[in-house]
Amino acid sequence: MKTATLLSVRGATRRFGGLVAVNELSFDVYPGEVVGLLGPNGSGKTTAMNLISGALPVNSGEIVFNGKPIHQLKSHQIARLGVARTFQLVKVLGSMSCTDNVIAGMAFKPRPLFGKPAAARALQLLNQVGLAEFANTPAGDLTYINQKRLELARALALEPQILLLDEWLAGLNPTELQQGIALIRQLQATGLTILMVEHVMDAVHALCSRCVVMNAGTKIADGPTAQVLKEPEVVRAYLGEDVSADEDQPAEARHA
Ligand SMILES: Nc1ncnc2c1ncn2[C@@H]1O[C@H](COP(=O)(O)OP(=O)(O)OP(=O)(O)O)[C@@H](O)[C@H]1O
Repeated sequence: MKTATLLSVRGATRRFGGLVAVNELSFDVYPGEVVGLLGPNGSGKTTAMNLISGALPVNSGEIVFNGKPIHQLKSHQIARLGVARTFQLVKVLGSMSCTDNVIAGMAFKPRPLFGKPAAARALQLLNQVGLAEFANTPAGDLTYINQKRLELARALALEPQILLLDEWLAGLNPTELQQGIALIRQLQATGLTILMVEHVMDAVHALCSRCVVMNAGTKIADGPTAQVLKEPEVVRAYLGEDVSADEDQPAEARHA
């Protein structure tokens, strides 16, 4: 028997005026998977993440999490059910300490923590993402990668069942990228399910067993990573329509 899906996006559609940013998108994520959500710029990936996390309502279709429809819930209600996310543009509370940033994330937990237990848990999470030494540092004083780590710790403070990462690895140098990949691997090893929008193909190969690929709002592929990245339609979407002679070229050639 197939495992029950953790997240099921079913025919989700989102329009902005005349533009269909996400068009009848359907895919499933199973418990413990790390799934890549890929596609060229403007293909609808962040909008899809916004629909799942409740930051934007769907115009039609449904999103089911743990067997429960969530597409009519508010984002804080969805978070409380166990859906956490990071943002493409890092959003930390700059004047607050790292500890307080993480504690702020706990407000949305199913069983919120306060006082000393909250501070202790925050320190554990900061340690997990490599920020223990910055516990009392204002978040605004952190480097870019450390702000990303902090955002991850804050998302983990929710004790999510699924983590939505929106280009969490973007903008890192090669050493930081390897550290970031290792960190996501550690999370995966704890059984956390992850859906990640990512343009860094080394990371996609290293982390994602499966990828869903979008183009112009529509899903064009869904399958094992290596296989999907060789599909002609995926290669064309990344490289443009004029490269039919290069159909064997993998999609990551775009990033060479
Ligand atoms: N709030 C909005 N209002 C109007 N149009 C929007 C809005 N958000 C996104 N769009 C449009 O929807 C389309 C999909 O955008 P989206 O950000 O989801 O793509 P993406 O695949 O995440 O792109 P990128 O890889 O560049 O982040 C784009 O044409 C974008 O301009």
